[in-house]
Amino acid sequence: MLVFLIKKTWQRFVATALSSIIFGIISVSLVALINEIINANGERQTEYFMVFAALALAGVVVQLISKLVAEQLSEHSQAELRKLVADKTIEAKISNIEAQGDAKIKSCLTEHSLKVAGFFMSMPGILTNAMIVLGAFVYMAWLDWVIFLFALLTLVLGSVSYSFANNIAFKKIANAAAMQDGLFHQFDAITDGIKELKLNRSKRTFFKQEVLHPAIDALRKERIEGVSILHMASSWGGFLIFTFIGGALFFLSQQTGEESQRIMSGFALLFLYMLTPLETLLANIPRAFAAQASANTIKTLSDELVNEDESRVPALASFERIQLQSLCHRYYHEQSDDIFSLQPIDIGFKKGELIYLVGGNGSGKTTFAKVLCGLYEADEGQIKVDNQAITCTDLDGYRQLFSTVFGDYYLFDRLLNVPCEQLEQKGNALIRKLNLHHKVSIEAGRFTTQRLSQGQRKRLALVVAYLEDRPFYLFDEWAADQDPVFKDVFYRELLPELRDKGKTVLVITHDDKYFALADRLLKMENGCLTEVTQSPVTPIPTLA
Ligand SMILES: Nc1ncnc2c1ncn2[C@@H]1O[C@H](COP(=O)(O)OP(=O)(O)OP(=O)(O)O)[C@@H](O)[C@H]1O
Repeated sequence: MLVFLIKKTWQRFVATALSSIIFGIISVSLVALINEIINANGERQTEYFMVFAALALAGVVVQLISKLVAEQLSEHSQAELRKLVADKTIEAKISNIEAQGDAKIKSCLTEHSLKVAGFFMSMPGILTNAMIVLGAFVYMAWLDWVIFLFALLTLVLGSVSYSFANNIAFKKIANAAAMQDGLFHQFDAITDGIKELKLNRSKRTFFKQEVLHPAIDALRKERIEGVSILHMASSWGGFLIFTFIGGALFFLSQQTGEESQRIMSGFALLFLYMLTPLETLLANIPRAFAAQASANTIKTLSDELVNEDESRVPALASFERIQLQSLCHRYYHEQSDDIFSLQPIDIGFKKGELIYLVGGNGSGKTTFAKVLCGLYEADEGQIKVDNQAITCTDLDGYRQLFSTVFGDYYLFDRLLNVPCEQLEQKGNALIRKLNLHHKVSIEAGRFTTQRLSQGQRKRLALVVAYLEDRPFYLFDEWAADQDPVFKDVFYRELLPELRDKGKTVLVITHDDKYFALADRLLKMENGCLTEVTQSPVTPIPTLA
């Protein structure tokens, strides 16, 4: 995932890395220069001062550049990650998205991408300080190779203990990242379930104390444990540094002469200057690990979201007959280890038919509708449009035949059609026809409000579906939220109008009063679809 991001933002990445490294080199050169100035004589000192001034100025400029570019790098990488997750989700199979769950997807879009971006933000600090420490080591080797070897030994010891601690800490941090996805699910429950929580005090208390708080606390505990291990390792590193400094100073104090004085002051300066960069480096390690855990989570999600093979097939625009042959679809319920299955379905739909589909709750009506319109891929059997079999690569093109309003429809705040004045006029005329004009209209492609009642929102969803002007309309219990007068308008006027325009309309309904208005009546029972030949209601009641 980090490689993907680096590829996407490589110019900024290189600029950040280079400017941070150059700033590190300048910083450590300044320290070496200070030591040389202290120990140099008159003329040479002036020369050094000039170099010092030039380096200091360059340092300020380069540091500013590295910070500015790092900020851009961080924002760009976060934007790239969000686009990646969002696009992958939109392009994935719907069953695949449902299996992942929206909490995990939201968590990747927000917190995980923020953590990865945070790492890029801290990159200048990490690289600059790494360069300072590296430069300090080089200067150390130049001043006294024995102390340099001693420093190297300390570094190896520190690294070994650090990697041991990291292994334990990383598992905890990765575990915390997974727990966070579950927590997002509970955050959704706070807003989505607020009515239920407000109306029932004991439920509210139980939710807070037994569900939400334990989930928050479990995540806190895991994160604290993981990060504490890293901080302990960091303190151990600090201890090693001080041991090294003490040992080096003791070793130097045993030596005499003018040269040893220069070396001693050089080391004193180095140690002082190195401490903060070393500490910053160590402190940044937990953040880097959290970023890596988040990057892994995003990678796992994007790998699991299988892209639909759309292959940019042309959209189907019309049909004479859609034939389903031995079509099957199954849901496996992991928790209860049972399967819901649509029995092999053989049925055909002609252009310009009005079909009602009835059946009990959970009998499989919605599932059938989703397989019919290509949202779910059939596990067995096939769909034929005018005798042409639809393969999985044709599915996206096939779906373009349908316009739907399912029970869990989503109403976007705008039309999402290519902006066009005629379309807006047509939409506003439909809004008037559906008696919504006193509440809402379409302006510049957007609905003026979405603050509508359930029934009104559903009417607006119907407007959106009408504007798509597709050959096959599918309504899943659309009329359930409508008042009796509008129900009548829907069944007696709107549906027959659609049929008369040559549209095929499949209506999932429980409104038996209107069954006789359908051309065909289908019944779903336990996943088994049958055609009801005899019309159950006669005669057709007339509109009052
Ligand atoms: N996304 C899903 N994942 C797994 N199982 C599901 C899913 N959606 C529905 N089911 C299962 O499939 C069965 C049929 O559900 P479906 O929604 O098709 O019924 P329905 O006839 O439309 O019911 P209703 O009249 O209540 O809307 C149910 O037993 C349900 O548990």
